[in-house]
Amino acid sequence: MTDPAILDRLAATIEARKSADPATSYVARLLHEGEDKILRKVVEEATEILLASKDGDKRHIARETADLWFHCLVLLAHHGLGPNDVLNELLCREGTSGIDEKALRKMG
Ligand SMILES: N=c1c2ncn([C@@H]3O[C@H](COP(=O)(O)OP(=O)(O)OP(=O)(O)O)[C@@H](O)[C@H]3O)c2ncn1[C@@H]1O[C@H](COP(=O)(O)O)[C@@H](O)[C@H]1O
Repeated sequence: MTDPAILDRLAATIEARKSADPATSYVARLLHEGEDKILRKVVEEATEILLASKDGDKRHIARETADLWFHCLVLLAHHGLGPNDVLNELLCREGTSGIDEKALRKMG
């Protein structure tokens, strides 16, 4: 059973971890270590998706994508952003073909 509200709940947990103890919270530790550490984790998780994809193991791909989404949420929180900022961006793009968008960009 899927529950799209998990993104909002997770974002709220991450926000709350801004004042938590890095000794007891992974998110608090990441936020405490700062942007470079969070960025390293995002890149690391993206690489792990690459390996999972090449393995072709669907469960593994889903797990690594969850790791990437989670670390992206931490990065967004670091910048004072949340999942709704990304979802709104996707909503704005809905129905616009990437090919059309690229052509419009080239026209200036
Ligand atoms: N969704 C996640 C989640 N996904 C992945 N991870 C952690 O992300 C880490 C990434 O995996 P790695 O193998 O790269 O970990 P690692 O080598 O130990 O990491 P580093 O030493 O490089 O930092 C692991 O420690 C995972 O447990 C997560 N940690 C927390 N959450 C959520 O965040 C909430 C708050 O977590 P805490 O702040 O720890 O309470 C949790 O209740 C969960 O809902």
